[in-house]
Amino acid sequence: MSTALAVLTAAGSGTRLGGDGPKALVELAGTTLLERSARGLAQAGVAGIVVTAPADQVDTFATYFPDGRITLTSEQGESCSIPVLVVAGSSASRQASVALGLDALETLTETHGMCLDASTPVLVHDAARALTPPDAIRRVIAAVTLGYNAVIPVLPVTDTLKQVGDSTASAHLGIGLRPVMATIDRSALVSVQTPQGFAWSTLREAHESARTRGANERTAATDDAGLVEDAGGQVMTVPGDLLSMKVTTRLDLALATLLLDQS
Ligand SMILES: C[C@](O)(CO)[C@H](O)COP(=O)(O)O
Repeated sequence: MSTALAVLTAAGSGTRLGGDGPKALVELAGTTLLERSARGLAQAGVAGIVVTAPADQVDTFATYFPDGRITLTSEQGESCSIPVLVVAGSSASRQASVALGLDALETLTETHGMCLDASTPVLVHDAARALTPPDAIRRVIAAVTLGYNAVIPVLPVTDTLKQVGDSTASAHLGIGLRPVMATIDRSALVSVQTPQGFAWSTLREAHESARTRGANERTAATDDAGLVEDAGGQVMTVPGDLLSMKVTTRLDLALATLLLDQS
């Protein structure tokens, strides 16, 4: 059995967070989302990480990992470190970024003499989910290690969900109004988080299959599990965690800061 590895997607912009720099470099209580999420993976036992950065920020992102490593120091003062390779992601789609990250994972493992075989658990994680507890990450790794080839953390949906039709503009209100077409039964629905975990061969083949089908940025899947589904594979779910929230808006950032203050 081999240890888990991870691709950390960090190529997104921080526009919705109100900044003009990359989202992963936004700070949460003085520490970037990038460092927090990479540290969480290392704490969960991941043995090596590839970070996909915005193409013009690779050198900057690499400065957060001196000597190409992230170091954890225990309360007793003992430290250990794992390798981190920062590569350019794609601005076209998340799917394209992850594909570049998977190529780089082969480089990382070759460079450091690490195992990357068909059953190696490989996680794909969003840097924006910076507060993900190590236990939530370990649950995904454990399920993949047990032999489930594609595993995603999920939470129940709590809002009522409606399907809506096309928008009609209202000159009076200055907004578009959309008619409700149906109310969706939410009992069988879940919202999906990361890290998503896969046996290496399952993830590699799912991306290859998408490439062969010619999936492009318009049709790109919004998560990697979707590619496994498209390729006919079975995806399993494990319980996610409210703390694995995606920090996307300023409200998310404020909430995450509050949560950190309380922990
Ligand atoms: C993968 C994901 O986090 C699952 O909810 C989500 O789809 C990522 O979306 P993003 O727009 O790439 O942040």
